[in-house]
Amino acid sequence: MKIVVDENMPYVEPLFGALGEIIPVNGRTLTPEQVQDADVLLVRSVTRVNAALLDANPKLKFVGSATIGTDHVDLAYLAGRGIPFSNAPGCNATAVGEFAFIAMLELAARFNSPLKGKVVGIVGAGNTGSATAKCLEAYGIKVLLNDPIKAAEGDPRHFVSLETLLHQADIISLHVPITRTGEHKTLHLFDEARLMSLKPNTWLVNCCRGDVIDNQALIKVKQQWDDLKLVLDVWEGEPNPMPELVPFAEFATPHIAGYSLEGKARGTFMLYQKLCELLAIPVTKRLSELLPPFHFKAVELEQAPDEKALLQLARFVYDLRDDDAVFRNGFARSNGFDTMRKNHKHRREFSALALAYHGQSEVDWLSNLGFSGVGR
Ligand SMILES: NC(=O)C1=CN([C@@H]2O[C@H](COP(=O)(O)OP(=O)(O)OC[C@H]3O[C@@H](n4cnc5c(N)ncnc54)[C@H](O)[C@@H]3O)[C@@H](O)[C@H]2O)C=CC1
Ligand SMILES: O=C(O)C(=O)[C@H](O)COP(=O)(O)O
Repeated sequence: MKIVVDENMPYVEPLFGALGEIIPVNGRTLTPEQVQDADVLLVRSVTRVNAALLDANPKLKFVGSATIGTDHVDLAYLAGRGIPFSNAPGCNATAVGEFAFIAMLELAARFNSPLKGKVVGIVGAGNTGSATAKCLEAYGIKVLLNDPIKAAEGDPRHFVSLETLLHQADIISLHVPITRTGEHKTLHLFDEARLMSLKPNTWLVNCCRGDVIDNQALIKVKQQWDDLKLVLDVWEGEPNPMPELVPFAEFATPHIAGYSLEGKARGTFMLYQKLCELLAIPVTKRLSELLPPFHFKAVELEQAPDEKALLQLARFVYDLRDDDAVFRNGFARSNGFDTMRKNHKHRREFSALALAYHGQSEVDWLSNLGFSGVGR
């Protein structure tokens, strides 16, 4: 069995090695010739999976994408040909949630304007939006959710309209898929008019898809309103973000919000499980076997952390400033965006860091935030 795999997908060898011959490829430049005799194709978000890529392959048995988003895959085409497809819903939701939360803590520290006491509006209350809300609520932050689709489906959580959210939230975090048609389309959901309607001093975090914000309009608005603070992980026109936009972002990263080691491992593992199911063979590997130990065994807390100490703890796990510095240095280089993604040193999730403390009940919220081993 030939398994053609994006070379940026970790843990392929230990999971799929016994199932067939693994052929690593560059996902961005993958050609129909490279995939024409594949039995299995495993991709990430940068590969357009469609008729142009696959028409020449008569034997494909499975396509997997180790991602949450499926906007790069022509699902109707695969269904029409009867080729089973699976993505990895939720695989990197914790990574995205922690990324957005850490970005807010970083902004708070940079502008000496505490996160505690602010109201955060989350647009899109699925896996990544909910993971962001979980972190914020663990820390005692009021969260407003906007998701008209979930609301209509009868999700029991309390939802507000987008207008209410824009009016009441101090921070807005975007967590919607990119959709280009329909009543709830998200393409340029944040267009010039909506950006202009943001409250003074709003912080806007985008780690879903670049074109949910009209990036040209964002430049225009930022030229007028310096008090709007931006965290941008995703960009219109990836892998070539608009160079004028980058200096306007407080934190700028190359679409790596979901790049935790755990998230990547979960993504590959979910595809392994799916292929085993399709081939009717037992799942013999375990996700926990894949992850290396974290370089800090435990951190001992003298007292329950205040916001500054919480940021220090978060930086033990992931220092967003590092990725931001690398991005500013490298995004404009030829192939810079993809090179940064390929070479990204995948961070860990909060759960990798154990915290030790005498007074358990005072720090229960740190367990809710995701840290492990809190208390002793
Ligand atoms: N930067 C990164 O590294 C990553 C980016 N993503 C992106 O984030 C997106 C969201 O991921 P998940 O939360 O896991 O997806 P999800 O499917 O679990 O949740 C998306 C939510 O958005 C809601 N929604 C759709 N249109 C909406 C609208 N117009 N207004 C408000 N809500 C709307 C849906 O009802 C759904 O509940 C993915 O589709 C992907 O594009 C996902 C993972 C990593
Ligand atoms: O899961 C998604 O959706 C994402 O946006 C991924 O985190 C993007 O990562 P790659 O698949 O492009 O490595």
